Amino acid sequence: MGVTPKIAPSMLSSDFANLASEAARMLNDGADWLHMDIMGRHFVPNLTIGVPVIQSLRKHTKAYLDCHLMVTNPLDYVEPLRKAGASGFTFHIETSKDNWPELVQRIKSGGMMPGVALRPGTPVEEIYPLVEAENPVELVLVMTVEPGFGGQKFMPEMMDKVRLLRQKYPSLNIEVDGGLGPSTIDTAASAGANCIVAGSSVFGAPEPAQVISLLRKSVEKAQQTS
Ligand SMILES: O=C(CO)[C@@H](O)[C@H](O)COP(=O)(O)O
Ligand SMILES: [Fe+2]
Repeated sequence: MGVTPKIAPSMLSSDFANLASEAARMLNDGADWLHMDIMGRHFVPNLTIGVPVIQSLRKHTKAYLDCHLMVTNPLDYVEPLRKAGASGFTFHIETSKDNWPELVQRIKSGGMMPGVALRPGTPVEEIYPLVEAENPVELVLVMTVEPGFGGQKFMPEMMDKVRLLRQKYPSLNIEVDGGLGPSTIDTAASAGANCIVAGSSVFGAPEPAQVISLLRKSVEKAQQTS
């Protein structure tokens, strides 16, 4: 498999009042990416952070900011997030069935990595055209909980989607998000996920560095045996 493991702590579980130092702590503990959950109350029943927070954090770190857009109108956020310093821009297919080609093109033109996410109830076949397009997405985020909140239970039945994607697209970045931690990582890694988002399991651990290292080792081991 030609894809690199990426461990992305979800900053949703961090102390928002100390975001810059929480980000520095995660990077020091071995994180590759920082996962930023941008939620608006229409697509999900929660309200979290937006463009000003990304802009503020960017002043304190050069890290890859992996932005997960849980908003109904992601196109409106491409230019503001580019200016704010986002690195990855992952939108939900459920919000963008009609305009994803324009969205992907604008994300790429803005120098960000385009990704597409799907809710647990969305069939994986819906995102094949986005991966096979002339101007494709470079990451697929398979939600392993209903989007909206951290700290939920991992849905192992979502691994069929990950397996299908990995069989079909050996070099695609496949991200899993929701309920990942020491007890669920082997299931996700052996199905073929290489980008791992983890919030409560990392921030809730006495030694986050140990959890990050365990997540990475599980992905590396699965890649060696596949
Ligand atoms: O996008 C989401 C939730 O909608 C996630 O990124 C969560 O923030 C992950 O948190 P844990 O399940 O790992 O606690
Ligand atoms: Fe997320």
